[in-house]
Amino acid sequence: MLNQVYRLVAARQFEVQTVEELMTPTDIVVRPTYLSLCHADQRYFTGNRAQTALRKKLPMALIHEGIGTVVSDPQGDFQPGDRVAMVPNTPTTTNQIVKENYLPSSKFRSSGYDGFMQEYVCLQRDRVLKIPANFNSEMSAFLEMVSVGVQALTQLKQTMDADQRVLGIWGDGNLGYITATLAKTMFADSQVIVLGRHQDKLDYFSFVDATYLVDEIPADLQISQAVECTGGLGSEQAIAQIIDHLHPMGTAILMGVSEEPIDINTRMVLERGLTLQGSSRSGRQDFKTAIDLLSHSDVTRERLQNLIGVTGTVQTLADVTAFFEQDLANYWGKAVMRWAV
Ligand SMILES: NC(=O)C1=CN([C@@H]2O[C@H](COP(=O)(O)OP(=O)(O)OC[C@H]3O[C@@H](n4cnc5c(N)ncnc54)[C@H](OP(=O)(O)O)[C@@H]3O)[C@@H](O)[C@H]2O)C=CC1
Ligand SMILES: O=C(CO)[C@H](O)[C@H](O)COP(=O)(O)O
Ligand SMILES: [Zn+2]
Repeated sequence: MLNQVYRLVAARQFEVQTVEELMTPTDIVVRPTYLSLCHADQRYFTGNRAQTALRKKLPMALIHEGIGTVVSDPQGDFQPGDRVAMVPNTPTTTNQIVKENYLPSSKFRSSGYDGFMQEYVCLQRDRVLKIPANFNSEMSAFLEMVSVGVQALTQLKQTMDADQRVLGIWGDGNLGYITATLAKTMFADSQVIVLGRHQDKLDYFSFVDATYLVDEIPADLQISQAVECTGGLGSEQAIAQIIDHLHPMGTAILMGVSEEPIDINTRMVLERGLTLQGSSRSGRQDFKTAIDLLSHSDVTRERLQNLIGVTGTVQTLADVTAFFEQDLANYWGKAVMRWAV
């Protein structure tokens, strides 16, 4: 099958390329409909990655958050027109111990492999999940980020000690908001506290138990477990504060991506017996858990809908470039484009 793939060829420059798709007889073809932007895409769009990474990965179609409608399923499990979530991680092997999203052999879309900015996306059949009819499409477009939050909180549950009293989430942006929303159901008995840099962003977290500006944290605040959702150099300050406020033997899940290595006060990590655990991306099971969790909780879906920020329809590559620029200037929420290119 010939396909039109919309690839980033250099910073702020997209090009359409025609590609011969090598499909297996069981692959499912999906027409993307709503695509959501991630920080990782913006780092490629703006060229804010090391030259070696850009040389290795471009040209490449961006976007790893999105939904679409099924065009064809050779096995008939899905009907044409079914609305589905697309899982961007594509494993090439299985492993008894290592999860699919941590296997170096897995291919992750929009990080070295073509993302969803395509006319049609051809997916292995276990990379497609049906979206319930009562899910809003724009919210569903960022289900991948919700699945990333599920992965992080699942890892936290597996690693942490028995103290669940107070969960501290550093970061008042998209990932912090999604993680806090999920924490209210996945850690229903815990006090959820969000720590951020902007009061007007923290105001959106009205459903959590407390919020603090990071320069006004009470010295005696004690956190049982922590999640870092900041990124960039902000991660360094956040991890330093987590180390200061985390209870002895607590666990911190780290999710923010930093382009440059950052300093961590390991002396205090040792002294307090802390566990720092990385969490990156997600797999099919996290998508499934996310969809199940949202199906059973109207309030969680409604809270996530409040994260829809910039929206618009894109029909040309000029529209796509303008949409990425609009997102860069946006202060709050996820940018979701209706894909009509
Ligand atoms: N591990 C994974 O799988 C994933 C990781 N990410 C990464 O997570 C990070 C956050 O993404 P996203 O939420 O979309 O980004 P946002 O920019 O929406 O949110 C980050 C927020 O954290 C604030 N912040 C910065 N430093 C601190 C700090 N020390 N303490 C508290 N808050 C702080 C920022 O403020 P200000 O703007 O003023 O700096 C900003 O408001 C990015 O690095 C992204 O790449 C995203 C998706 C998946
Ligand atoms: O956003 C993410 C997952 O949703 C990851 O942070 C992203 O995949 C990291 O990729 P890269 O190494 O290309 O920056
Ligand atoms: Zn992402």
